[in-house]
Amino acid sequence: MNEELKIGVIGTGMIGQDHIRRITEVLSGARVTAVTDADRTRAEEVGARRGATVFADSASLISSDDVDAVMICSWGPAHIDAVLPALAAGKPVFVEKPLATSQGDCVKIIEAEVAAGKRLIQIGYMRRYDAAYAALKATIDSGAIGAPLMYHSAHRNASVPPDLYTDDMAIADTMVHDIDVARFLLDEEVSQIRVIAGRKNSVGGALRDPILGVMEMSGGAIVTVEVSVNIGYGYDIRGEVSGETGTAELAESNHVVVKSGDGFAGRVPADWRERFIEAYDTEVQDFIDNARKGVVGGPSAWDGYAIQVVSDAGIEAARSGRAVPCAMIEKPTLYN
Ligand SMILES: NC(=O)C1=CN([C@@H]2O[C@H](COP(=O)(O)OP(=O)(O)OC[C@H]3O[C@@H](n4cnc5c(N)ncnc54)[C@H](O)[C@@H]3O)[C@@H](O)[C@H]2O)C=CC1
Ligand SMILES: O=C1[C@@H](O)[C@H](O)[C@@H](O)[C@H](O)[C@H]1O
Repeated sequence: MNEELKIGVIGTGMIGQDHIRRITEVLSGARVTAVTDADRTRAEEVGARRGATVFADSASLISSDDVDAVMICSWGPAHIDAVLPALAAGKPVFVEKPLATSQGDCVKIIEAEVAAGKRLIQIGYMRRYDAAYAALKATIDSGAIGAPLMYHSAHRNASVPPDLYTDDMAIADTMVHDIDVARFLLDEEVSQIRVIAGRKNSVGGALRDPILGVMEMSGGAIVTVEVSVNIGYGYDIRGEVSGETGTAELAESNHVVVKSGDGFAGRVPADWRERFIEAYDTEVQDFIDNARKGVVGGPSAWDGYAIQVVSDAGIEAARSGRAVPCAMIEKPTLYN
């Protein structure tokens, strides 16, 4: 395709507006031609500011001739209602995480994509596009630290809205990124998970915070994930792989370290938009470049399904205090 890719965006909230900004101001090869949101006023405001046509609903946006590809940034439970019609229309879909909010819905999406006979879905698990995570994976794959034995992940948010954020969201909304990264780094599926919580952070009220997920991978490696969502000082993401002959960890992400009479210091990112700004740019540019060539790459519907299985098991494990196995359907060859 020589012309620019025409993208229709469903959901013009926080991340929808951020992706529209990057497509419009930062990236190349695409423009946002259409928007819709359950909050019509919000869609009108964004559409007017960005010169995009406002559609009444996702069905009319998806079927528009002015939309070559669909970007879904609505709330998780609404994703399936846009993903399935976009697949039926044969249009490439970028869907923010999660793919859907139940294993049954993820399977329906997988079946529809397999029936279409080619990959059409990329999920917004952007950490795979982050330069630091990519370097960590390259280090493991090079054999420099020997066989990976353990991966330790820490996912710390400055704060969460106390009236909206629940115990389950620490797994289904936050830990899902670490589950994705563990599978990506180690090239293994998760076979079981347990979740424990100790002393609570007094800032979070009744919230179980922090929690620790412990996952056994199919090849025997162990993964630990700390999720803390009220650390106050910023957005702090860590990852370290311990191998047979060495260790490798994510470096600090700030570009500058200041040394002065007070010691040495660097900025802690405020939130995920700051920490992963380049990763989001790279993932969306990849979606655009691929869609213009008629293909789709990046995290797949299979990844979305596998993460949902582990997320569901994690929620059950947190409630029961027991280790919960992660049983999955057979992987269709489309995703090999
Ligand atoms: N990859 C990442 O790091 C991040 C991903 N996300 C994901 O992005 C999605 C959106 O999150 P936010 O932008 O933070 O939420 P938000 O609440 O700021 O925006 C969501 C928007 O979707 C609209 N919406 C809800 N249902 C809809 C429907 N059926 N049709 C059309 N519009 C609908 C809402 O009115 C709202 O404007 C979520 O799935 C979330 O998990 C969010 C933050 C970071
Ligand atoms: O996806 C995201 C949010 O929805 C979630 O709430 C945060 O914990 C994550 O760090 C962010 O990347």
